[in-house]
Amino acid sequence: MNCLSICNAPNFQSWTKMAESYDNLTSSVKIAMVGKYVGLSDSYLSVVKALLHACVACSLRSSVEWVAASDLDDESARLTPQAHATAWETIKSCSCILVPGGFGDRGVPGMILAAKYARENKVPYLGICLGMQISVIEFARSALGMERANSEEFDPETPYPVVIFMPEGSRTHMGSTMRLGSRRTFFQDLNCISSKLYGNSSFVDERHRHRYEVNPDFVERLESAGLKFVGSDESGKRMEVLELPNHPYYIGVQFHPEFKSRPGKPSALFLGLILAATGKLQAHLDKA
Ligand SMILES: NC(=O)CC[C@H](N)C(=O)O
Repeated sequence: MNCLSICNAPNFQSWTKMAESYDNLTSSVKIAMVGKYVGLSDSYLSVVKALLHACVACSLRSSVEWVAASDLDDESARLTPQAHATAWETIKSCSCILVPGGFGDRGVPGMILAAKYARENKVPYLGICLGMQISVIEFARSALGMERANSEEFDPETPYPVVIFMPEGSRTHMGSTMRLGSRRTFFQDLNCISSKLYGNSSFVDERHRHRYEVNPDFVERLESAGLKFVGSDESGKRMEVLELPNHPYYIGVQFHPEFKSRPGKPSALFLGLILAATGKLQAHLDKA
């Protein structure tokens, strides 16, 4: 069969235009990516691509600065002071900070310090899955004085288990203990940055990949100290999105927005991060 005669010639026009305009970009934005596997940048490929999609939408080149979380902590200050100093210099030279997803406790103290730095210095921050759990641990320790607050994943004996194992027990999503795949998040208050970025939507479907979650028993105390949980699942018990009011952009999400980001259709929260990093978020929200 002669397939060529029934196929239209592929139309690469919009791709070519996008690639050409990217090649001509001169300004860039520096993003600190604080993770465990920074030697293996492919581990975070979808996050890197989502950053690229958001940067292109803002006519910027994406400049990802890799920071090994373990270089940021106090132990590194003692044992590898040069690496520690360089890691902090890198963080401070960036316009925003991203803590991506991850498993296991390596690098967690450094990620907590990065989240604290972003919160206190009003540097735009996006915490994805583990990155959201990190911001909850950091906030509980700093704002509520719960010094040993932790996730049960990292310290099963913690007196303040602000992040706990919460299996789903769903009839429709069988399998192991991992909460996987698309789930709906409902925004509690449409007046939050995340809902506005998602086009003033009252809900959003994003993909998940986690076992631990914010402990609902601590939500009230965390909120009374200023953290806002603006999105949750349909039961209202699983916290999906947090924001810090009075901060230019401090957002944590239990889901992985990077998985649905596409060239020409960047993820709303990555776009928000880059807009905030370049001082353009408010203008964007005002237009929406
Ligand atoms: N994908 C992730 O970041 C997972 C976070 C955490 N380790 C959990 O299992 O909940």
